[in-house]
Amino acid sequence: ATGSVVATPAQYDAEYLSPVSIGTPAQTLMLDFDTGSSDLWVFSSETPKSSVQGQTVYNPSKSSTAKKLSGATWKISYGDGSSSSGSVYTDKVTIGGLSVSNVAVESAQKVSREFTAEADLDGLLGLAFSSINTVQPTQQKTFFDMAKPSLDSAVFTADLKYGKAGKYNFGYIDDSAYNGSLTYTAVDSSNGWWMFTSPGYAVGSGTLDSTSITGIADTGTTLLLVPSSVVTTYYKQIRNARYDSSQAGYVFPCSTSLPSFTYAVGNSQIVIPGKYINFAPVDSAGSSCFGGIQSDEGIGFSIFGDVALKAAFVVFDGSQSPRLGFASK
Ligand SMILES: CN(C)c1ccc(C(=O)NN)cc1
Repeated sequence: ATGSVVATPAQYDAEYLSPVSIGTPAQTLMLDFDTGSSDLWVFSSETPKSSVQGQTVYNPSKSSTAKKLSGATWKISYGDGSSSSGSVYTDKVTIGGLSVSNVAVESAQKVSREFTAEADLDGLLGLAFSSINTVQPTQQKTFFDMAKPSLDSAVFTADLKYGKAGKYNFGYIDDSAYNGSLTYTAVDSSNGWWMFTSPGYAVGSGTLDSTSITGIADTGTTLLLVPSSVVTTYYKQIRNARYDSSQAGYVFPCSTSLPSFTYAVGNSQIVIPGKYINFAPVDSAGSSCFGGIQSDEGIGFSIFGDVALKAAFVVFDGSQSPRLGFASK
């Protein structure tokens, strides 16, 4: 089996949302596919009304295939401080024509204000390793792990794009979606993430600096978060860039033309065009813009978020020895 689903960017490519059908008859929600976490959770009929501001909710009592997972609970918090928690059902989940039964669908009984504020986001679909799923007392498998036995190939691919819809495919690699060849690199999944080491980087047309960057491929994080030494080197190339403590990040005039940022993957390189690194205006005046490359200070590893991933076609190979494949596009 295979599946293919569109990934539509929300405000300033802050996140990418994909339609997911849950239950019988189908209840279709827009979920943020997140390779940085492993819980499939949704706004639901159990979410306090005051916390639901525009989201579509899953109602298990209206699904003939929903079953309460008795005694199961979940609770998750994300890098940006947001969080959610609740109860658990199992139900049929269909993504882009790929149907899987008895998937753990985590029903939100609490969501933090950051989620309430995202009217277009109805939940998250975790695509990291099931070892970090938060359901207790019985940890649950991700949609991908549940789908794996049925898939033609134990892979999914992320093809996110700048300011327009991209795609997630399950079970196959669309060789027409990228240029040249895929370069595969080793994954350390011991912490539950798709963690890899980039052997170097370059700013603009500069030479490759062999400072390695170890981080996670995380479609659920918007920006590229790297060591402060790399951040400093990048913004040093931009005359009017400055660290804005009120924004807790580097900003620059929105009219600035930005240098590209290249990250190495094995012996090949992915070039992030400069325009991808102008993330969004920090004020309604639109005079100063927030950089798409910021520091990973204090996290302990880097995060290759959407700013980095949307410059590539990425294969998440979930075979016996997981690996990541990157190609330019
Ligand atoms: C508040 N929202 C929409 C979030 C979505 C995803 C994440 C995240 O760190 N994923 N790896 C955080 C927050």
